Amino acid sequence: MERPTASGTPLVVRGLSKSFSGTAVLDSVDLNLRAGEFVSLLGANGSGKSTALRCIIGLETPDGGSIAIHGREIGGLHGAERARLRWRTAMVFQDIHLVRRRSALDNVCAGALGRLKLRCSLTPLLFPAALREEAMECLHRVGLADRAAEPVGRLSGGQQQRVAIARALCQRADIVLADEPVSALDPAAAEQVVALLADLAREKGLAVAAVLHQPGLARRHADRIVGLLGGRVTLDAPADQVSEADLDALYAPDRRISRQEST
Ligand SMILES: Nc1ncnc2c1ncn2[C@@H]1O[C@H](COP(=O)(O)OP(=O)(O)OP(=O)(O)O)[C@@H](O)[C@H]1O
Repeated sequence: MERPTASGTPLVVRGLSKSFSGTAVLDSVDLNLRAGEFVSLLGANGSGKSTALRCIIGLETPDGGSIAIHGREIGGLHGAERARLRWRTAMVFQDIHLVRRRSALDNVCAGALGRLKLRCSLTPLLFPAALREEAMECLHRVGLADRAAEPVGRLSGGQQQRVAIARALCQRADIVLADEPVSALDPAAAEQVVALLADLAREKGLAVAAVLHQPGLARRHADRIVGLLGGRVTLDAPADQVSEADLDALYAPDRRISRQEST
């Protein structure tokens, strides 16, 4: 089995498979995420994109295959060691998962709960000053330092998604997986959030993968596009080399077949 060659490939997924009620949803999916790389996952509804990310983050248990984080296969680890490695991966969701009544700063601090001493994590009042400073820096990086004290529920959808990204930074995750992070955002906010994910990959050396339903955004911002069709990876190419025909094959394979047949 292929192993990551160096710290340059923090995530190596091989032969990932998953079925629900006997129906295969992922069929031997391979995925590498390199440090400093922004990958967009594309594919039609139901092609398995979310399930792949959920298996990687540990929200679903795969039926087969391997997931190696920084060269260590997660399936072979247990207890604190497994948890430590898991914390290096953060997930940003479409439906954001922030505590709306809490301030942006408190929400960002929550990214650090996994490494705080228990007594410091019981209430935001006990968060250490150093953590608040780090969270402020994360908010600053996503352009929201001036909204730090505001309850998250008062921020726009795009701003809330940027708070969720700041929380992933405060978690000190070096693998960031985003599942349709911009599906609920208007085009300008979507562009801003996807550009932010791409910038963070390059500037901080994070390995970032985002499920997108906008091929245009993927081509403008991603380094690489990975396409899923019926639970299989059928496309894995540099974003600037992905053609309209490649996208047709991903989203409308039946149309492409009939087009080929008619020519
Ligand atoms: N917990 C589950 N139980 C049963 N079936 C599931 C479960 N989760 C996902 N599925 C099924 O697996 C298939 C793939 O779902 P998944 O959400 O991974 O696709 P997707 O590519 O992310 O789709 P979308 O673009 O619509 O979000 C779908 O047919 C879905 O109904």
